[in-house]
Amino acid sequence: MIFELIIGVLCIIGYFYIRLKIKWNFWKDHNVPFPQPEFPFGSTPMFGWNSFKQEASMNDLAKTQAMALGFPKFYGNYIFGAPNLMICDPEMAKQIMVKDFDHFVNRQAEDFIKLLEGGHFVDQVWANQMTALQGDKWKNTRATFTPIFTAGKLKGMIKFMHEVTNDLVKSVDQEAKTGKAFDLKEKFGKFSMDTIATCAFGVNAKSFEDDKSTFAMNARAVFRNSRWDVLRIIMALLPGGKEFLNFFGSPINKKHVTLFFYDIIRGTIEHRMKTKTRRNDLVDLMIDAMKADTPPEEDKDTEGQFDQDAKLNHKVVSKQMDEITMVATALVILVAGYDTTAQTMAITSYFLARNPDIQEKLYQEIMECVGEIKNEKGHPDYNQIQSLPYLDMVLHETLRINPALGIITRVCSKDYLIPGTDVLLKKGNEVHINAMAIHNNPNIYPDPEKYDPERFTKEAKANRHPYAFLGFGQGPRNCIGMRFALLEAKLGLFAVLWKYKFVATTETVEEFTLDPSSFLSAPKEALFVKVEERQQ
Ligand code: HEM
Repeated sequence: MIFELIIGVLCIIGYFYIRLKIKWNFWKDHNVPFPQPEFPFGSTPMFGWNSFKQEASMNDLAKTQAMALGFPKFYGNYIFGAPNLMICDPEMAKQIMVKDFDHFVNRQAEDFIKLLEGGHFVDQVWANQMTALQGDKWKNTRATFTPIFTAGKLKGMIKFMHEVTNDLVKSVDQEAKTGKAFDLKEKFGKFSMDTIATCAFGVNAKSFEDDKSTFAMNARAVFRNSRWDVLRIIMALLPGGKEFLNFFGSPINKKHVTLFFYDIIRGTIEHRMKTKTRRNDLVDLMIDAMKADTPPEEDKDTEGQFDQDAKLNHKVVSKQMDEITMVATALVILVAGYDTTAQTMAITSYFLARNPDIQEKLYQEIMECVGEIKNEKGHPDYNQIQSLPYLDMVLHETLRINPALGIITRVCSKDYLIPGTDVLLKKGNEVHINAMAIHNNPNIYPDPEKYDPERFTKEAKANRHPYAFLGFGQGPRNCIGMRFALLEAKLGLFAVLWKYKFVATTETVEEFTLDPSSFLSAPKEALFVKVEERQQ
């Protein structure tokens, strides 16, 4: 209690300290639109006050801010006193994410990463995650690990995904037999968890057998921020705050959850190296990737603009990594891959239940493919699953309406004059690409609230700016796991939709709202539907 009281007092001091730092007129002086200031952190409801109040999700705020300002190309707000640019225009997004990438290699503010580095051991693990790494260290890590997600490597991993689809279908079959509605978020959470656990760590997380498996409970805890979690972050940003927390043995990040995964990952890596056993899963591929003599593999699936723009011209200096970087990289696969994929699958299935005509069209496509499957278990191979355009369109439309990350951040690492303006961003200023604004702009996507996969036909995409879709980010710092995620989601949905139909019931919400306590875009309500077995 006393501890919390001291933190409360420090936060009040910090509030006034931050207020003094805010350069209130920065955007006004540059004639850049900005939302009305909101108590207490200036006009920046994204982090700070709103995260603490937990009233609206970041995606909702990003969307409503851009709507209120009439979808400008860009607008400004403030983050802890520093001007932050919000980009709502695809061409400007391309400028930042690709053309001027040199100025925007980093995702998080240097000050924040410095807070994590050199502090509590748990915070050092988080500072070494690919999502957080900076500059050359990030380039080295990214270039070293990119080859583990090539089409060739994914083909080798597909058998593990097939095993988990068997468990998923068994579980869906039980739901069909009871005829009761069940929560899609829970079902696909288990699927995603078990897929990552087996592909990345060689662990059977047994989520379908045991609802409360320790692995699952800990993985879920990574994504849920209590007020105390937010308070620690705010506290750490204040002068002396980190030292205060560390003095009491408290890291800024979640301690028990981090240590749980750290132990699993380190144990697996040690075991593999000692016993020289191989599964060809992500852990093995990571160990391979770090061997100096591994020749770079040519990836034939990278002709599209997305992949071209993602190319990172960087010569890896040394592949030798310390233990923390290795474990942190494995941990990020779980952190970045679990909830994102689970939510995408759950929301897709919800939309299919709500739109029976779309589900029917997808079913027809799947049934055509089923006729070509040769193995008796009915598992599509890599090429078969990739040859289903409508399934791909459906997933992309889900991510348009509900991108897992509605705001994609970059930090300016050298001064940058925004093209066509007199706005000079200084080193350390943040830039947020407002994917929610771009995805909901009626001039780009007419009738944006409507779920309509036809927006992602080849022709429709060719008629739009390529950066009008930001579901997986763009440029050299885009989502490294995109192909893994799409493969997993397609296999899971294929396996279920072939035999069962998602049906909305009275328990199915008309619309879902987003959970403000999750930094990812996740429905707050349960997504209840029932399944009916199809007559084959
Ligand atoms: C549907 C599922 C997924 C979605 C929607 C998604 C989306 C994203 C987005 C929007 C970013 C930021 C990109 C940017 O800043 O330009 C990102 C980064 C990242 N994602 Fe994913 N992701 C998904 C699944 C996965 C999976 C399965 C993995 C790992 C196997 C993964 C690993 C990562 C990593 C490591 C980064 C940081 C990359 C870097 O900083 O270099 N993601 N993801």
